[in-house]
Amino acid sequence: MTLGRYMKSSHEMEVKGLFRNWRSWLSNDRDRLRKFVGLVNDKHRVISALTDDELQAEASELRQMVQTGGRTDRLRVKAFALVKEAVSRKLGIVMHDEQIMGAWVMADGQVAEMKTGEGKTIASLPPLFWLSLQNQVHMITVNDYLAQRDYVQADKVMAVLGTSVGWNHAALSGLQKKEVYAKEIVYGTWSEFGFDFLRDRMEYQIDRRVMPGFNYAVIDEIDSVLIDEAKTPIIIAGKSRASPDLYYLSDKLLRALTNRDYEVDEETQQVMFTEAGIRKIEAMFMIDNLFDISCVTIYHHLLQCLRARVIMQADRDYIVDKGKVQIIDAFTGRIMDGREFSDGLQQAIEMKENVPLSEETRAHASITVQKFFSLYPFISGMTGTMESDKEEMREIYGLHVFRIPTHKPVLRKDLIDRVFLTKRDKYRGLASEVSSLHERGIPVLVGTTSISQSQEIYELLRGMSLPCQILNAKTEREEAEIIGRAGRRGAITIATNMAGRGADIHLDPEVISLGGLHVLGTERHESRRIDLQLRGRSGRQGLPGASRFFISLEDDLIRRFGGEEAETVAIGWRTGEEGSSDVELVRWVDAVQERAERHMYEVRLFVYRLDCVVHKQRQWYYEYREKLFSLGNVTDELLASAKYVFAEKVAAYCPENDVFEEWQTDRLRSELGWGEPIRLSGGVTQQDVLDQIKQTWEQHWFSFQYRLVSPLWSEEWRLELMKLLDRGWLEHMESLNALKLGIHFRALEKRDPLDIYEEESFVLFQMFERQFRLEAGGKFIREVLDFCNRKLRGSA
Ligand SMILES: Nc1ncnc2c1ncn2[C@@H]1O[C@H](COP(=O)(O)OP(=O)(O)OP(=O)(O)O)[C@@H](O)[C@H]1O
Repeated sequence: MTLGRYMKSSHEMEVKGLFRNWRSWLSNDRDRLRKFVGLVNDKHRVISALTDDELQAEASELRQMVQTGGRTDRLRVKAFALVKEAVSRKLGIVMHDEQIMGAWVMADGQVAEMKTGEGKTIASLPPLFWLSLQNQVHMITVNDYLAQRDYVQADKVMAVLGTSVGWNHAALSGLQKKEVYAKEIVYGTWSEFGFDFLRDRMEYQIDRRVMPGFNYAVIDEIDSVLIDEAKTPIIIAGKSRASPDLYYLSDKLLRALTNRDYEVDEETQQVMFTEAGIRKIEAMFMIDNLFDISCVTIYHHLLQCLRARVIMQADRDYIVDKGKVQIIDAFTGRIMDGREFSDGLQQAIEMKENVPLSEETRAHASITVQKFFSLYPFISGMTGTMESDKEEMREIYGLHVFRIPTHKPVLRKDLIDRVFLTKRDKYRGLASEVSSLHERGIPVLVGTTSISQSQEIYELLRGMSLPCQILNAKTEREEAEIIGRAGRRGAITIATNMAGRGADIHLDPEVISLGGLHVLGTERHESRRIDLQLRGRSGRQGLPGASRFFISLEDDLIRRFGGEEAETVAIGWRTGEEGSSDVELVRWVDAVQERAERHMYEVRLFVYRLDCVVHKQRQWYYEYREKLFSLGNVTDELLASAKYVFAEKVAAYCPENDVFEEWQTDRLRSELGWGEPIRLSGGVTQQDVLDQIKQTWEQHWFSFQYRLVSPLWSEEWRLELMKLLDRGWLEHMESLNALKLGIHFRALEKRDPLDIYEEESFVLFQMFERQFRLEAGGKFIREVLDFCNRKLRGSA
């Protein structure tokens, strides 16, 4: 157990080329793809004449060939043709050539970029089948709704080919999970797979683990999973009681503060107290210095309560439902089941919302999306809207994105934005557009950025006697019906980002002749991709449609990232309330959005780099834990720990640079529980003391081993070591977290915060490792010595 190989290594190196599986993408040009599509179609013509039984027999023969090493393009062509036929038989859909192209790219371990509505769900089936012939595949979706929907469809198709499909979700018991993980293809969200991985690592019995291992992952909406989720790691949390008094006091104090007592950095969404605020707090808590180490807890609670009050908004960041605060995912508009705000923010919000305080979470284990997917030797995926993040995919994940042409030309008209001075003008402009489209019978989808905004617009339109329906996290149960109605003549649907990936709006035939669905966005998102997702609800599968965004200079995006230019634009505003579609102005809005994207990218990179530092430590922890599992017995580990303790204690109480008369041998003996005297005489060295101890120790150990060491004894110690290790790791994670939270406030040191983090987390890790050794070794030594002392007494 040495740390040497986990010593610091530059995080820069980690950032590039995380995955090994991208091959020469240049060779994957369209001509090559078209050639394979032709071969698949030829094979398909032959296969389509087979009976269902013959189809299954072909599939099983193929499986055998692949499993005995055959992975040629010829076999892949056959696998694809079989899926094409199964899709046609079970779903009544003939796969387009473009879908086969996308499928081929995915089977190659790359990313297929296929426009929204092109039928990616079905395009993923051939690579899933092909890869499942070789080993288990995890199909990663962005949410549970899509996991379930796509699993049901895949199960129908794969049944024809004798391939088993499962759906992994939070409601399953350990036993049920094991059954699901026995399937050849498993659907689920990354966080569900991630939680299983973390939980498995924390088990004390190996047969309670559910996940068999990592082979292939195909990721739907790969940019959303790998990029949007990259800001927040998943955390397995244990519970500990929150300190309600401190939250209560902090919250009460904050009510007495004015906005001169704190500052909010709009761009980073960080909060801090001003000098005046700090003085007030110090007076109220009767403390001299809020930044003293003894006030860390108070300061932490105050900051979280301030964040809860000034940054976090109900019906945007969270909802309060039946006395519970639940997180809303900003990218999907959905409730994040089973997740809570961490580091006391959850409790601070509960205090603000006046609902019962939940137990505070203590992170037991956590992992970021980047590190999680680096566990798979192979990943590939698909996306509709990669545009802005291609670089990041290549930089961080080493994945190449291949654009697939659309099956039919895209007929949707993406109209130029209309920019307004105020939010009020914007809403008025939007309402009149909705009303005029509605009069012409054209269905409208209004995309909003939060639940509260969706409600505001709903009220506004209802006030104008326009019939409308609303889709947000609060109406999630009716999602399928709402989407089912959204493509009807004259329908008006107001939705949050829930009307993004997966919302497949079918149009009534008469609507097609009216020009299809019109999508109106009420605000640009921090990422262009999310806007494109919204636009992509219309103009699917070559149908007509239109989209337009309504922007105001009071929008969050402009306020946060528009800088001083936004004020200049507002001052020079010449257009009236009707809004402007001036090309220069819209270009400026584009530039503001790009600034936001860059900022978010930097945040993600920072989180990732911080995690790279911790990852080496986590690897050490997991590997050591695995080693404890796999050892025949743990005696050697215990003896090594005992040796470590002797060396540490002797060095502490018999320091080389002190004369031996100064040595504290009595303390040394009492700390070790050592019965025998330690002989000291002129010329004695530290090594002599150590040798004396070791010699006697070996005799004790010999008699203990002879009498007491058994498989059962070893098992008990295995469990004990794991528990000591886990407890130490938990404390270490908490120290790391505190270090991370404080890192932004270390700007005065004028050093890269990442370097500070790397250095200090390494010191913390050494402390954790040392502490573990001392505890384990100390306990073991005491057990042996106690036995020997009792035996001596007994024989005396
Ligand atoms: N070859 C095909 N022929 C006809 N319809 C198809 C075909 N492939 C898929 N579809 C249908 O097209 C619609 C869109 O499919 P799907 O939702 O998979 O698209 P998508 O590319 O994933 O879109 P988004 O990115 O917006 O979620 C679905 O109703 C699906 O059944």
